[in-house]
Amino acid sequence: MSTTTATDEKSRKAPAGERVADWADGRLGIYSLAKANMRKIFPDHWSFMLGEICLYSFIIIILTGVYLTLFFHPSMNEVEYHGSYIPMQGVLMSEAYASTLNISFDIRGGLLIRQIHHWAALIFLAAMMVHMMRVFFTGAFRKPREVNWLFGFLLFVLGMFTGFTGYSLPDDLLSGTGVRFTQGAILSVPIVGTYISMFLFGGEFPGGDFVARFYSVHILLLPGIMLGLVVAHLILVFYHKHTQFAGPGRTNNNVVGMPLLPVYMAKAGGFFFLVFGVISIVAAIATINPIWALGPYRPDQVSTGAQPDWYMGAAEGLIRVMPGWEINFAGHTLVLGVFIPLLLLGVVLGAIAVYPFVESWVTGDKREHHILDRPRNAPTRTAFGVAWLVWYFLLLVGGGNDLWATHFHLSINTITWVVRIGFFVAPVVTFIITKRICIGLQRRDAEKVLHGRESGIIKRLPHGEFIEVHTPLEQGALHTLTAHEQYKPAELGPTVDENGVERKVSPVEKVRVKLSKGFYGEGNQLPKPTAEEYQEIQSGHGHH
Ligand code: HEM
Ligand code: HEM
Repeated sequence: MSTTTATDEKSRKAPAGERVADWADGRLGIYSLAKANMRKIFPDHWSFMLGEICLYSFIIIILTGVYLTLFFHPSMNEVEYHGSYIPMQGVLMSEAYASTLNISFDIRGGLLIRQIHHWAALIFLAAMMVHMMRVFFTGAFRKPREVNWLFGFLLFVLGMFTGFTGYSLPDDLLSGTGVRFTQGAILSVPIVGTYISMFLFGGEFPGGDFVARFYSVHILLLPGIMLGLVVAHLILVFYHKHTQFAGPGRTNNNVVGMPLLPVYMAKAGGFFFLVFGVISIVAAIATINPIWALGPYRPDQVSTGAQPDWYMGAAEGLIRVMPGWEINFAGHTLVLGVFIPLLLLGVVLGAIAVYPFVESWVTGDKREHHILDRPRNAPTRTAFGVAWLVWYFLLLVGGGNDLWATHFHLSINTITWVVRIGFFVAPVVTFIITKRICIGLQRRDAEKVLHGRESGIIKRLPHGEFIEVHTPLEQGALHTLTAHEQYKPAELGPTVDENGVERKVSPVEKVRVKLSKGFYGEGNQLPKPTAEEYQEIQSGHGHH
């Protein structure tokens, strides 16, 4: 038996790295935390990168935003400009506008950082939208991820408003026009509109306060809430584990993929720099928001071709294409032409938020789902999504009706009318077409499963008939194409019980059954090939 002395311990000193790790572990308990999580498995699919693009562009926004705060003056005090941009010499403007000109022309790297901040914001919201579409079309919002969908939804809405408050800060003619537009929308709210406007702007518009107020909201309040939500969102992704597409060996109870460390950490690190690089290149070569070309804001002027950033375009479109209705009610003017679009925006956003809950109510599906749907296998959901997207992009066109008119030499009234009619017609038409395409794709899948892939090789049989040789699918592909579940629509059930007593069916239940038929009833999904059909064809009958 040997005894260990303190001197022995010292002579067998662990390497420095291990000692630092031990020190930290003793105080923070990171070893067990890391051990439990660092080998966590993540499945692989290109579309899972979209969430990462959201994350990285958000980080880039924060980094560049901090730099901007060092030089931006959130004040509406009037100053005379004497910076290096000659055409504005001596012009009276707010300090906010003057400092943004300084950031652009006199601060080292200022213009590039401003451009990166703005481009990253545009890309951040676009990435969120596409990420949301990925989650929607694959059914990744189903139980247990409904709350995470809500967190994501909040991030999207807050992102829109953070962007709006951001591009309103420089106090140039364009941003001032946007703020004026928003104030008009606030004023249209019956009873409280005027009060809210007075409260927000500290009196009559524009007043002398709004830049300072928007500034705190923009750099502190909204990004603070968003940061908390992003952390919660990622914790939930971790906790629920990531969903995966169907494939050999993948079940609702396992995750097949690569470990977080080292594989995903390395990939994620690289991808961050790729996103940063691409945004920087775009920011370096494509001018965004050249405030010096627009001039300072003056409430009596409007710049031509005034456009909000793209994510506010649909809201603007709603108001632009709405007829300018105005009624007088009990001595008060109600500006329905603005208020109705505002309500509609709220309803549409609300519908996105609650969609996961509505779908699970309609389908009566309360189980957990970790295997993703292929969009074609959920035709009604897919059709809803596409109809919404078409409607959204149509409104974007409405929001830029003047630009479309000048760029394509069209009449602005024609565009407005096309958007008005399309507003009602386009979603219905796209819904029907998308559903049919999905069913067509299901039919093609079934065809492939039963008869194999068309090989392009044409053979002539001894009796003269020409046939195309089909190559049977390998087992993995067969599994992938047939793994999806097929649901039965909800039934009303007997309306009379065994004793002949009539059961009252509530109108809500009737609606649910109707909707459920819309999701899974006849004509909404194609029965997938059964094992027997496959056996029969493979055993020779009808096999080419
Ligand atoms: C700041 C914005 C956001 C960030 C940083 C973010 C980040 C992420 C990341 C990194 C993932 C895992 C990888 C992936 O599936 O792409 C993820 C998953 C998810 N995100 Fe987001 N996201 C954001 C916004 C949204 C939005 C707007 C929605 C929907 C309204 C949403 C809903 C979800 C859901 C439900 C999952 C789980 C998906 C699954 O397991 O398949 N997220 N998010
Ligand atoms: C989701 C988060 C954010 C979005 C979408 C966003 C978006 C924007 C946009 C579009 C602008 C106008 C840029 C321009 O002049 O063309 C802006 C300005 C600004 N942002 Fe942000 N921002 C975000 C977060 C932040 C944060 C966290 C900070 C600071 C810590 C910040 C600081 C600023 C400052 C100081 C300005 C005014 C300077 C300027 O206009 O160049 N932003 N922001």
